[in-house]
Amino acid sequence: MAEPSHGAAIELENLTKRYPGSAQPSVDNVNMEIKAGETVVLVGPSGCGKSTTLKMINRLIEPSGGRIRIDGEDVTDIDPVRLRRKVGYAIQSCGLFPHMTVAQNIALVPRMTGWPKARIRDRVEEMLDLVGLDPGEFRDRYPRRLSGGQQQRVGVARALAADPPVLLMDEPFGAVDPITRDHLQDELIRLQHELRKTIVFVTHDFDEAIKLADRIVVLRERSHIAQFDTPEAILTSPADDFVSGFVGAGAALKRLNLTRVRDVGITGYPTVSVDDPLQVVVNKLRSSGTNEILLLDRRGRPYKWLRRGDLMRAKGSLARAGTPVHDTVTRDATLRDALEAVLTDNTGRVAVTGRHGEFTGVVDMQTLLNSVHALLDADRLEALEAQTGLEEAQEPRTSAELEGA
Ligand SMILES: Nc1ncnc2c1ncn2[C@@H]1O[C@H](COP(=O)(O)OP(=O)(O)OP(=O)(O)O)[C@@H](O)[C@H]1O
Repeated sequence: MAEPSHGAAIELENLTKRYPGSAQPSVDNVNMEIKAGETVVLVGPSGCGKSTTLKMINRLIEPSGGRIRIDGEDVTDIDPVRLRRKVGYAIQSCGLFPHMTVAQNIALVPRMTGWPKARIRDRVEEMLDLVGLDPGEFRDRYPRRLSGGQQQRVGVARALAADPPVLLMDEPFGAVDPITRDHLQDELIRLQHELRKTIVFVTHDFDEAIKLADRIVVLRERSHIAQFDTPEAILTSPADDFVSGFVGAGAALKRLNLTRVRDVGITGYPTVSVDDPLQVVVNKLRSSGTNEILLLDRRGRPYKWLRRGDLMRAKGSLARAGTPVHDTVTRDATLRDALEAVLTDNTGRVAVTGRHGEFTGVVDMQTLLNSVHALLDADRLEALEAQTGLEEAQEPRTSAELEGA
C-alpha cells in the first residue's frame, strides 16, 4: 500500500468574492496562511462569508479576485477537476448519492481518477474501516438505510478516498444529534492523528472549534479576520470585544474542551463478560475490592454497571440486574464530554472505549475534578503574570511622566 499523502500548505492572498448584483463583496481581501497538516477552523456569525471562503479553496465558487496556492502551486486558474483531486470535501447532511451504495459513493473520486478496480475495492474497505464502519455490513447498503451519524462517516470516507492532502469540511456534523456529534468529532481527531491532512473546517459552534482546531480563525463581516490564533490564546486573550463576544461566557469551562481524556489518568477497572456464569461474577467482584464491576457484552463493549446489591437481588440471572451504560467516551474525547458523561451515568465514572467500542478503562470523577482545578489554577497564574507584566511595562512610563511633571 502506498504511503498516505500528508497535508499541503494553503495560502490565500487577497481572496475576494463579489456575487453578481451585490453592492458589497461577500469576501473581501482575505489573506491567510494555513500550514501543512494543520486543522484550521473558521468560525463567525451567520452570513460573514465562511462557506464562500471555504468553497473558493476548491473553486466550487470561483473567486472574483486574489490567488489560492496549495503547496506553493498557484491553483487559481488550473482545471477545477484536477484541483478537486487534491482537495477532499465533506458537507453537512453529507451529500451522498441516494441511488448509489455506500461503496459506490466512496469510490466516486478514485473512479473518476481512473484507478484500477481492485485498487478501488481495497480502498473502499480501508476507508470504511478507517471511519469505524464494518465493510461487510455497510459496503452494499444504500444511504437511506444508514443513521445520520453513519451517513456522515461515509461522507468523510468519500472525501478521503482519493487520499487528497487537503480536506475541506463545511459544518459536516451540523445535522446530527449532540452525542453522535461528539463521537464524530472524536473520530475526526483520531483520524487526523493518523493522517495529518490539512483540514479547513467551518462551524457555527465555538465549542466545536475549540475542540478540533490547532488554530481558529474568528471572522467578522465579509470574512475580515478578527483573530487567527490557537484556541488557548483566543480563550485567554481575545483580541477585542467582537472576539470576546464570540467566545461567550464560561471561558474557564470551555478550556475543558482543550484537554483530552488520553491526557488524564485512564485507569483499569474490574470487568466480567455476559458469558461468565453468575458465580464467576460474584467471585470477581468479591476479589476486586470494589463495590461495582463492569459487565461487557460479547464484543467486549461496556454494557452494564453491576453493584454488590444488584448481584444479591439477581436470583440466578443477570438479565435484569444492574444499570445500563448510557454513555461512553473515547480517548480523544474532551474532559468536558467526559464530565458530561459522568454526570449523565451517575456512577462517578465513565468507561473509555477504543476504536470499535471495546472497553479500555475508566476515568473517574476525582481525576476530572483534579484536572479542572489544575486548569483553573493555570489560568489564574497566567492572568496574574499578564497583569504583573502589564504593570512592569507601564511603570517606567509613569515614572518618566512623574519626573517630567
Ligand atoms: N450565490 C449567492 N449569491 C449572492 N449572495 C450570496 C450567495 N451565496 C452567499 N451569498 C451572500 O454572501 C454572504 C456570505 O455567505 P456565506 O454563505 O459564505 O456565509 P456563512 O458565514 O457561511 O453563513 P452561514 O454561517 O449562515 O452558513 C451572505 O451575505 C450571503 O447572503
